[in-house]
Amino acid sequence: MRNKFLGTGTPGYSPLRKIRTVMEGLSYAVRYDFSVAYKLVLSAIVLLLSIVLRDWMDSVFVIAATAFVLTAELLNSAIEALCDFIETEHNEKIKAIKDIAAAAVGVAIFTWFIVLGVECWEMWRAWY
Ligand SMILES: Nc1ncnc2c1ncn2[C@@H]1O[C@H](COP(=O)(O)OP(=O)(O)OP(=O)(O)O)[C@@H](O)[C@H]1O
Repeated sequence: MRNKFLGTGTPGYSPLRKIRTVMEGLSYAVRYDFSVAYKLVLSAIVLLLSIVLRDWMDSVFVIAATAFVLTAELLNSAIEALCDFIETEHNEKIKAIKDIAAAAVGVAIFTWFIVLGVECWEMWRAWY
């Protein structure tokens, strides 16, 4: 893929190529990162239930929280992979970089957990 700042790679803009890259990235993450896979599955279940049982606003909240946590997880995985690629030994600077990225995931997971928890609680109350 062309780097617009460095002027390297394949020239031209291709939406299809972009979509393929996105799908490949998601596929890597789901296959190799359990924390991405289980969040996707849990969110899909709650989303389906919210669509069946409740109004659209709830589904939008679940989608937004899921997108937020997945974005944080994917960026964290990419940062981890880059760190491991450039440094195989223990390194305090790598530790700080990875810990900051992990903290971002922690914030996102907390938000996702609250949204899904409230959603499940509301559905439970509506059911009984
Ligand atoms: N090269 C390193 N040097 C110093 N500390 C490191 C190094 N690699 C990992 N760590 C420490 O170990 C922690 C976990 O890093 P690791 O790459 O194993 O992530 P992980 O536990 O597999 O995370 P995830 O579950 O998101 O994949 C980091 O947050 C960091 O504190």
